[in-house]
Amino acid sequence: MENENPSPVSASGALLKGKPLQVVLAGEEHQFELDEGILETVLLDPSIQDKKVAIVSVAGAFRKGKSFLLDFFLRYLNAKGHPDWLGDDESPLEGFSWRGGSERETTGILLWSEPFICKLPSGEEVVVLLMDTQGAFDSESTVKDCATVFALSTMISSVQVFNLTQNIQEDDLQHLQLFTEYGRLALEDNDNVSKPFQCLEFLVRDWSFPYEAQYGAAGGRKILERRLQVSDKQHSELQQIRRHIRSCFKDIGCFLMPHPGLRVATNPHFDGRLKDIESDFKEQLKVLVPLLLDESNLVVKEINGVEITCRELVEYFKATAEANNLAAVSNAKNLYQKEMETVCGGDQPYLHPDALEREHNRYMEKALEMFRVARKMGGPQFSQPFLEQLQTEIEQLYENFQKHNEGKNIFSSARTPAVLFTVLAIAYVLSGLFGIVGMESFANLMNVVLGVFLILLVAWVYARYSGEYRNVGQHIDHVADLLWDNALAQIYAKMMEQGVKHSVQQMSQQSAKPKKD
Ligand SMILES: Nc1nc2c(ncn2[C@@H]2O[C@H](COP(=O)(O)OP(=O)(O)OP(=O)(O)O)[C@@H](O)[C@H]2O)c(=O)[nH]1
Ligand SMILES: [Mg+2]
Repeated sequence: MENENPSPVSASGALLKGKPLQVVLAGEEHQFELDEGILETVLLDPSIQDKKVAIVSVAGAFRKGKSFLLDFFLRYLNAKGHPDWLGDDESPLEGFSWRGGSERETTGILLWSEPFICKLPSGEEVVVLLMDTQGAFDSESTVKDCATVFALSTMISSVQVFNLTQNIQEDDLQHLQLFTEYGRLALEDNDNVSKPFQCLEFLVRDWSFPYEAQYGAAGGRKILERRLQVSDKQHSELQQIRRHIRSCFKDIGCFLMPHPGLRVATNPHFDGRLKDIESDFKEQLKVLVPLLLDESNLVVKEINGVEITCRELVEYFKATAEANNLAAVSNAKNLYQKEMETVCGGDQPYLHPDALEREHNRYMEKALEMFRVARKMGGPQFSQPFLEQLQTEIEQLYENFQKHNEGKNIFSSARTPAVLFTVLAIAYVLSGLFGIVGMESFANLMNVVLGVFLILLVAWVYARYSGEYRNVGQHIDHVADLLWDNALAQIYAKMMEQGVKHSVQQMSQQSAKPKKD
């Protein structure tokens, strides 16, 4: 069933040109690598590079028939509107490699090499690309791998088919939330006008309750409404997941597929012939595939509400795969936090608010610059909301740093009463001295200073311990700081210097004395 022949004859009789191309490779070290060369050969073909593009991707858990389904998409596109596109009973199903068994098949992200050109109702030609993805939750991938593949394919596609089996379960929604977390950031500053992703189609395979909700889109809508309903009775976490999902996608649909029959699911020799597939399944395929790929239903890929061409898609794909805005935001934020930590972190002493602001401005500029120069997805227009997001996050961090710094100030402000006491003591002594030598006016001046500083001290104590008039307390701190920085600190320093000199002199005199014994 491996697709060894790149040009097999499809069931509808037309030649199935092209082959699957690995555009994103999954490395052994859990890293993903974009093959730019391959991407460019497909998308920069002169016949398509300036045409708008629609990309349909299928993603979800591994071993659930994703590649198998995509091969029917290929048949449909290849038949170019032929009503018998599903083909004859005897042709094996070919295209993206699919197979039975329990071990994973598809890895990374694949694109079909042949772009299909379709005409929109407006008459404009659009290129349709199909994308197959690595199944999630196989035993070799980490959660981050799954999230990366899902997020990447969701960001790049205009329609993401979320392939599920049997039902839409709560854990499916949780995974969807986790995998679309990248979109959340784009959302936050976008006042919800432009949602980060376009269409999401829940595709429930092996639906076994047609008596409850019939196969197809109508039944799907019914189930989807139930699953995504938000009610006050729900736990807030459940409500939040549902809101998040709705807020990420412009359009959400659901389709219920019947079981394809036991031969498809369990026969190791099944090679995709229609004769082995249950007719219910084939009937619904005839509904599902045109629903996604008929010319009137195609969804052109948009970035920030602007439709893009194949050439723009190359740039977008490159930037998305190499580094995304989210990573750039978090790196820049980390830089800011680390730098600020060194100037006013937990073990750093109190910093004057003005100095703190200077440092904040300096490092914010550094972080924003780091974000600006980082390679990001979709150009400046797409990055703008991320940049604003970074700014708000930095402002929040700054607020916390300020509060933290202020907290330290309470301890360091033991300096304030010390300064006030010192001034009081000096004024008291001077007033006495001036009185003795008969300089009454100077003595009175010192008494005024004494009075003023006594009031300041009382006011400061009141403000500090009552918690009221905090700004008065801060002003007094400020005055004390000024006095300390401009006068007392120097006096203390001088005194210390004198003290040190004196003791050094004494020590050297002692050591110079001849020893008695
Ligand atoms: N039960 C069931 N089996 C299906 C369905 N469609 C395809 N299969 C079978 O599922 C098996 C896996 O098909 P693939 O298309 O390779 O699955 P996949 O999701 O691409 O798997 P990975 O590439 O490993 O992620 C094959 O044996 C198919 O015959 C379906 O709707 N229901
Ligand atoms: Mg597959």
